[in-house]
Amino acid sequence: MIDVDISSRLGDFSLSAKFEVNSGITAIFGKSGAGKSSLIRMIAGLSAPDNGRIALGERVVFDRAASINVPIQQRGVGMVFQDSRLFPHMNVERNLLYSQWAAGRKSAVGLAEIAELLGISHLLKRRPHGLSGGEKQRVAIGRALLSNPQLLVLDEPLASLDASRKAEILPYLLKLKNEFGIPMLYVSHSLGEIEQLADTLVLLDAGSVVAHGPIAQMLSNLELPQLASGPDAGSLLFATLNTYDEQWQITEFGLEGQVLQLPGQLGTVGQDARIRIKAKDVALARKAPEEASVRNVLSVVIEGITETSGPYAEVDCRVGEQHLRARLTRHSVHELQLVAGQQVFALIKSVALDQ
Ligand SMILES: Nc1ncnc2c1ncn2[C@@H]1O[C@H](COP(=O)(O)OP(=O)(O)OP(=O)(O)O)[C@@H](O)[C@H]1O
Repeated sequence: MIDVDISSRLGDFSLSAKFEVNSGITAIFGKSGAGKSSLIRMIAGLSAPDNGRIALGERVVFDRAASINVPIQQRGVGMVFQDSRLFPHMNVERNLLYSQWAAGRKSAVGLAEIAELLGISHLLKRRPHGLSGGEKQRVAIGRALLSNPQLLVLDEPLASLDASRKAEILPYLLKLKNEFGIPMLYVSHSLGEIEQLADTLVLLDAGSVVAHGPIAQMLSNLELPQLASGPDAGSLLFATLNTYDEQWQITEFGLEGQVLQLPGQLGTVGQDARIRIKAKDVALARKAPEEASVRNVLSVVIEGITETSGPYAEVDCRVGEQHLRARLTRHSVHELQLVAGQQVFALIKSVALDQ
């Protein structure tokens, strides 16, 4: 558990953050200048807030009233920055070992295991200048892990990478979460990254935490325009891989007693999956369509309809216990006479999947 209740002035900027999050990956999300880096610097111990308290698990690492300010080396926080900050004169192996030495404690997991997990075993004797951006970032993550941290803080670790390098690193971050169970604070501007990784989201705006909570709930909250508007806004649904049909090469996922079909072999039976569906890729129909090419049709119940000042309306639908959002024109909502409480069919045109 990370428990933060702090306030601080940085020049003309005021930062005020109060939230409690459990383990897993917590995304710190907000626009440029919202205060994300300032907040995590204070949690890591790189700077001290004017007031308040920070506890990491059972340990109070900062408490202004009690004059507690545990220095960074003793906070047990591993950090990864946008630029990998590797030592150029040391090879990868020595870079990795450095943090263990600097922290003065041995990691619970050995170098070989971490190198294997991050896919960098073959790079140990190389110097950083010959590595790709993605490889450097994996080494930086390994280095942070070898300090045996109780919390890993990643400040926009993928921001300097192109899309294909990003896609290369994301699975490693998921492996870290699943295999090490180490709590992570993950700062990012990118909603796409956060949707794939995070369990919890802390939303910062102009120096204040405006909301925090489980990721799917935050994304479906239409009162948070920072998350709910924009062309990529949508829903995150948790499903399980049911079967793979070899003949048609279609994978079927179970979602609240209904099914979604996606092309290709997308994992193993029983595996959990995150399904991301953009609101603009969902259409609604009063009757189940017949002879349509759209394969994914879910029976849903309309929870609420929010009309914007423009041509669109956001329709919040419930699928079992989960939420699916559709962005329709206000004209369609009017023509179909859609109202809250009504059972309708959601036609899903496109889906992104993360395991
Ligand atoms: N030491 C400081 N003195 C004065 N102002 C500061 C200081 N540190 C940060 N700020 C200001 O605080 C605000 C928040 O900065 P911060 O770097 O935390 O934002 P951010 O959300 O991480 O932004 P970005 O996504 O662009 O990295 C900015 O306006 C910045 O100029």
